[in-house]
Amino acid sequence: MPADLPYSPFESSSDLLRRWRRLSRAIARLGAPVCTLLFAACISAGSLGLTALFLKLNGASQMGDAFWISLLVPLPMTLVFGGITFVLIIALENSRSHLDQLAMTDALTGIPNRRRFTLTARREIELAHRHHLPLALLSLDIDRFKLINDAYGHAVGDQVLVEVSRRCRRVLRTTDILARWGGEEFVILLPNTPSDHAHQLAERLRLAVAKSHQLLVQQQPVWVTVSIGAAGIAPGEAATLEALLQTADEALYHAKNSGRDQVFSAAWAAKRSGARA
Ligand SMILES: Nc1nc2c(ncn2[C@@H]2O[C@H](COP(=O)(O)OP(=O)(O)OP(=O)(O)O)[C@@H](O)[C@H]2O)c(=O)[nH]1
Repeated sequence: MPADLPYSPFESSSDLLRRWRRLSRAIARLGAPVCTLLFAACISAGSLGLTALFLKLNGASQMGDAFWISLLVPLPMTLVFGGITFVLIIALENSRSHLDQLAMTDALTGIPNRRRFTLTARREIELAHRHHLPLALLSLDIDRFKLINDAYGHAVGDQVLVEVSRRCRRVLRTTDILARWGGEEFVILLPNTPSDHAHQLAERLRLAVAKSHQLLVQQQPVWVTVSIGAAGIAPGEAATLEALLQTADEALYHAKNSGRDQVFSAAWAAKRSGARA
């Protein structure tokens, strides 16, 4: 698994965009009504000061004039500018959550990207440990993807990635987390899933992709298979995401070396060799 190939649309974005997101996050923390009130207070104070200056320079003839002018000038200004600020802050907040969503999603397949997977998986692993639940992680890699790109072109390769993620999603539960790790590699976190169930599920994923060994992409038949490595933690067992990824990766490497188009499960293999001994 290439550890140095993160995929995020924001890793290449400009500093300006990052600053914009930071500013909008700070505003969001305060909330639109508080920001608007603060802004309106500044506008009121400013326009009151200007009105007072105007009155002083022009020498208001009567106290009544001074009272009405100081009330009528700042009030509409505050309302207009306060309203504009409120609308702008709401628009800013919407664009911020849209940007956050983009930063966590793989642009090609629409599934979570590596960053989102890492955040969610760490939390799920901690929860599994705290509640004594099993958990499994699958590392899925398209076989000989380079040949697909070379034979059909990059656009078809991209469509294959989309179709593989779609097929996987159809097999998985809504609580399972499928993400694109990078390139032609996907990772799947299976909360509350013992290792033998994870192995069976991985087999179903493999068959779902290889079903009739044919994917129709842009009206062209493309033969696709995947290899899957599985790793798991037993109830109460402590593990880090890095350790799980490494074990799943080693299992994937084994599946590739054993001929591809197969599942290799670290826990399942250990159990089998234990039973044989
Ligand atoms: N179309 C397309 N290709 C990609 C993308 N990301 C990575 N690739 C290609 O995926 C290929 C991966 O090739 P390899 O790492 O050699 O692996 P492989 O050909 O799948 O071989 P095995 O994994 O050993 O079965 C490379 O040619 C990359 O250019 C992408 O987003 N779209």
